[in-house]
Amino acid sequence: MLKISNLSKQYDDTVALEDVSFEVSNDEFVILLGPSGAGKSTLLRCLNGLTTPTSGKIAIDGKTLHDSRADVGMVFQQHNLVEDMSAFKNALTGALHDTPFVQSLLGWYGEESKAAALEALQTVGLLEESHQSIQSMSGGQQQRVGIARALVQEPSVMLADEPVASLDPGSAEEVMDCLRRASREWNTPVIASLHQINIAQAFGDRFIGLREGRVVFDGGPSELTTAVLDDLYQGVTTVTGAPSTTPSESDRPVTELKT
Ligand SMILES: Nc1ncnc2c1ncn2[C@@H]1O[C@H](COP(=O)(O)OP(=O)(O)OP(=O)(O)O)[C@@H](O)[C@H]1O
Repeated sequence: MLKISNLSKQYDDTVALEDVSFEVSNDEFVILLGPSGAGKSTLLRCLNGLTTPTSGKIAIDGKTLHDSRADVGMVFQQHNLVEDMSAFKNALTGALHDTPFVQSLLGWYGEESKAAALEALQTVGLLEESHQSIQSMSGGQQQRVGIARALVQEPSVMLADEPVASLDPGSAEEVMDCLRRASREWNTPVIASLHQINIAQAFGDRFIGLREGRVVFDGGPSELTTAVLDDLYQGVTTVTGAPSTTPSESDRPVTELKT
């Protein structure tokens, strides 16, 4: 269980987060929603230790998060994978924290780490492509290898900042499905920020709406109504609906945000 208590972050005159509190259970996939500048990235940065909160606490199973760097698995928008290495070897680098330095330089990983890498590639649906090089994979597949690498790290919490921002709708849905499976099959809380509301609605277990640094909504898919979204994105028109399942439909824009 991840517990965020009274988290605040101030940058000079800007209050980026104000008194944010919520809990996430281990098999939950939570999506952060909110307009630009609402504080989503700041919250994720506080969770992954890149930003120090002004006040508040973050704990996992009662222990302060960030006791170890391996506590947090991060899925990056730009993958950060080694292009000329296979999907398997990239996933394996998630086990670096568990591998003595010299052994990792020589590429010697334990059998347990190798099994974890294969299991993670299975979770993201890329077991058969495990020996394919990253550079020969699509953007969506690369993002899924990034998720597998984060899983091999066996993190206490997995975070993803705009994980599907640069993907076509079909690939975006596959990546979101992998994140949801990661939380369920690896019993890890997953928190992602997203601008595509219809994709969020189709895959999230729960949604936390931020506006001006405060939590203004916390609920499940059935509670995330048009009225809630209108209130959350004040002054911004949103187009919602289930994501497409056919290739032709999937070409349409998934979310339209008009300021
Ligand atoms: N390093 C920083 N220095 C000063 N102000 C910052 C810094 N990082 C974020 N902010 C401010 O904090 C507020 C929250 O920003 P944040 O990036 O967390 O919002 P966001 O919801 O992630 O927005 P977006 O959806 O556009 O990424 C904004 O007003 C932003 O200008």
